[in-house]
Amino acid sequence: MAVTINTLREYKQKGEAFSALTSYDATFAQVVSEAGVDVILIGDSLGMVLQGHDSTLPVTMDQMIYHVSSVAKGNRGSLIMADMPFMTYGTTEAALENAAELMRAGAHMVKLEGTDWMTDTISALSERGVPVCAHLGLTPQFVNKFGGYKVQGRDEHAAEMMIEHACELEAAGADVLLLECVPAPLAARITQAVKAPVIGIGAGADTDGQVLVVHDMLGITTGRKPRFVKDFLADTGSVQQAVEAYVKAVRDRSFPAEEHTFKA
Ligand SMILES: Nc1nc(=O)c2c([nH]1)NC[C@@H]1CN(c3ccc(C(=O)N[C@@H](CCC(=O)O)C(=O)O)cc3)CN21
Ligand SMILES: CC(C)C(=O)C(=O)O
Ligand SMILES: [Mg+2]
Repeated sequence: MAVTINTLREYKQKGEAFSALTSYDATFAQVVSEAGVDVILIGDSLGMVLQGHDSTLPVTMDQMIYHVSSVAKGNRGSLIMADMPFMTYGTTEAALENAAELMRAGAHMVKLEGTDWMTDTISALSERGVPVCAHLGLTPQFVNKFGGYKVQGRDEHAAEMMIEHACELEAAGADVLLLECVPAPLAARITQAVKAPVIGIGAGADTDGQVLVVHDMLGITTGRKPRFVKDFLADTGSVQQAVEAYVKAVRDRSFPAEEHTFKA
């Protein structure tokens, strides 16, 4: 049975953790979906992982469309989520046009980075049939505003703001939330505060789902390895087995462990 947003809602209701991984091509999409990963993310991380840039900002719509259509061909029933690249949703009009292109290429949902400024855009997408994931916390498209890839929501004011923004984005129509690099207690509070399924990366074990960049969980991170990364290939013999081990570890909540988590 193909995974839909209803499947993710059921997981949240039952308290069962679900898994997500990035894929950028048909072969990885097939391996990942056949291993039982619920959500495949075509992340704009491809700008760093595939293209070698030091940020996600140079990624274009044409490149995303190419990778989404490749992933769609390899997919065997996972939910396909596609990142909207930097400044392709700066206005609602642009967001509608660009989201439509990603959906035509095979995405089932789009992901946007931001806070309360994008509530109207999310409502417009949602009302027109485009499911949206709102990405909060360390939003890599804001790296130049953050001055680096830094944990977000560390002080009480920033934490309160993030909870407020999460609730506003859900009210605007976001079907899924994604929290990146936030202290685990804050991620737990947000996960409880919203009905929408919450996916975490570097957000502790209490979110409804987990996501990683597939290269990272296969141990081929170049440069500095973020704290939230675990190499699942190290203890297994193949890419297939590594992905299966990840699915199982997320399901039984043995991943992420303390060592992968930001406390405060
Ligand atoms: N390979 C890869 N994996 C990713 O998870 C990823 C990408 N690329 N590219 C796009 C963004 C960038 N991401 C990053 C990059 C670095 C850190 C990092 O170095 N974090 C520090 C936290 C520093 C602090 O304490 O504030 C860490 O120790 O993990 C986190 C997320 C996540 N995304
Ligand atoms: C790291 C995940 C959440 C992402 O947005 C990406 O791969 O681009
Ligand atoms: Mg991204």
